[in-house]
Amino acid sequence: MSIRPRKQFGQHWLKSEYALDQIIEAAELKQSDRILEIGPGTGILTRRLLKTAGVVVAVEIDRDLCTKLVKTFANQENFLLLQGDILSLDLDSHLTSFPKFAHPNKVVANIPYNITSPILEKLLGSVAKPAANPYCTIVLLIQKEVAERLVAKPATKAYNGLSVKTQYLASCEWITDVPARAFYPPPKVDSAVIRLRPQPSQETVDNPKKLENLINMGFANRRKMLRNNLKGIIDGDLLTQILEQLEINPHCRAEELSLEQWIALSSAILINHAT
Ligand SMILES: C[S@@+](CC[C@H](N)C(=O)[O-])C[C@H]1O[C@@H](n2cnc3c(N)ncnc32)[C@H](O)[C@@H]1O
Repeated sequence: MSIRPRKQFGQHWLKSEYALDQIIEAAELKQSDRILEIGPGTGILTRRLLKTAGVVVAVEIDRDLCTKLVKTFANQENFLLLQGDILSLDLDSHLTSFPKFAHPNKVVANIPYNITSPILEKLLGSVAKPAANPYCTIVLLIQKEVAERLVAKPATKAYNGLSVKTQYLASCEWITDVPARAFYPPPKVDSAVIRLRPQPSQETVDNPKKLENLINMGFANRRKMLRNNLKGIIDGDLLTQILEQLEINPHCRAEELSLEQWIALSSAILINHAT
């Protein structure tokens, strides 16, 4: 590989054809698709995307890579490269000057692992404020441990606050494992491809901000019972009563509650219950 990877930007070049095939297949690309790729790197995934999708907008932070990418894809009319930080870049306003690339409908990317959570929040929004115009499909290659959390079921080791909050915002599917040896240089951990399909939650939520606070507080200390983690906002006896009404074990821990139970609990705890 001619371009030396930079650690500061989480650069690990994907070299597995199998992983690339899986990413492309999971994205279910069509000619009408407008793709956002985060971190095109040397362009290995970009090349595949350009073959099948309508247009590709790529955001790359590394100036030297951008210089190379511009040369590599000089003749591609369906490719737009933006140099910048995906976390701070205002994509919509940049794309107003390039109507052909405006409003990407899918995200497909092998992202830098150190900024996975902020990227997820940028793409999905938060429980309190979901993204206004969500992407229809998001296919990401991420650290395996995080991928496990995104798809985790209640009462399993991987299930945590990130699981509940992400599953509230999107359906999360496991696509495939990607071992560390599939990259150059190999990262210290294994990876996985996941597919997210953002969706409005099925349940009606009276106050999403309250739900988000409840999940954050509930998972604050994993070893404590939910009742103890929520002491700061609701009296223990009252919470026990509410949990019993919802047919939830009053001695449960946060990781035992399903998304539907978190939503039911949030609705049952009135603001004026707070101590
Ligand atoms: C794991 S590499 C993937 C590169 C390439 N897509 C591949 O699959 O081989 C992550 C890429 O994201 C870029 N990157 C890192 N931080 C970024 C940020 N904040 N905004 C945009 N790109 C970023 C890196 O420079 C690198 O090209």
